[in-house]
Amino acid sequence: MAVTCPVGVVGAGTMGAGIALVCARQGHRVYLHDIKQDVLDKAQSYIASILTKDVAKGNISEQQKQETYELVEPVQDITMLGACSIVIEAVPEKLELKRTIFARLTDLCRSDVLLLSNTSSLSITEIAGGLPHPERIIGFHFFNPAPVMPLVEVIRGHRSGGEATAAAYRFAKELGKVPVLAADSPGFIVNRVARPYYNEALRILGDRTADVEQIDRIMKQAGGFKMGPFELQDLIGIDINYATTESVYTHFFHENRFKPSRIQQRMVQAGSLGRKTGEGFYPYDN
Ligand SMILES: NC(=O)c1ccc[n+]([C@@H]2O[C@H](COP(=O)([O-])OP(=O)(O)OC[C@H]3O[C@@H](n4cnc5c(N)ncnc54)[C@H](O)[C@@H]3O)[C@@H](O)[C@H]2O)c1
Repeated sequence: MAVTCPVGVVGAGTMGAGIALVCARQGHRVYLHDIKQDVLDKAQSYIASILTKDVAKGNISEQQKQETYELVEPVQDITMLGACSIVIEAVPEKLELKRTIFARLTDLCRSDVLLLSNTSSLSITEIAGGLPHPERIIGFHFFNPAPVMPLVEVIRGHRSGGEATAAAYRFAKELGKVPVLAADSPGFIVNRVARPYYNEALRILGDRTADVEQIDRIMKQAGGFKMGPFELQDLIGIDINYATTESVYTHFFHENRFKPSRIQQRMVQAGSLGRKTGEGFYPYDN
């Protein structure tokens, strides 16, 4: 297997682990960084489990599985990412946290390294604002689960460069994804379209018009959706989904149609975040 340019991934949670696997499958050496060792361990188990399924399906050999697995190196030390040609950030949806990470990356990495953010809704312009070389900071939004979902939104911020945007677009294609260019607008394309799917379902629940299981079942059986709005929130992470809605609401100057739900807010406060915590709208055996 040809090992191509090293890719750094910051944040090894739901998205970071999947993104690392997507890059390793294309032969990239990946430095997967998180501040928590248990998250890195979980990410490695997740990657191993997906590769084991690939072998069982006859898609790859046992040797290819081992080679791909070994391409992902979990690192707690962020300075290891200084050797990368491309870095993808996938830390929680908090503007100040992302700005801190990008400031650190601009210190660590050469000025020609592409710095990509997997943000669902935050402004790329705001993430890059005031940082050196903002031309190489681009939005690069995968969908969950990253190893399965083909779409990547490539978002050009106000100061993102044309060449860097084109390079990010090409990189998405090299990863076997279907990139789409989107302007730097709240929620970009998909998350803006998807907001009412969650928000309206939460309003129906709040009004006691139907319960969680009924709404999910109707949307799947009669609506043709693969997953109901509550199953999807549990998959995405209720904190992440809530943060995305809050961000879209704020950036659209509090338009009522995007107003976040108190039900979601309470669940986030209680730590019931969906699959990743073993409990959300449904219980899970983790
Ligand atoms: N969950 C989804 O369905 C989904 C889909 C597309 C995009 N996104 C976006 O991807 C990003 C990550 O979401 P997620 O669901 O993977 O979140 P997550 O909570 O599952 O994982 C985030 C990880 O970042 C780590 N982290 C926190 N601070 C850090 C720091 N300073 N340095 C390094 N690592 C740090 C955490 O330990 C955690 O493991 C968010 O911007 C989110 O909006 C999420």
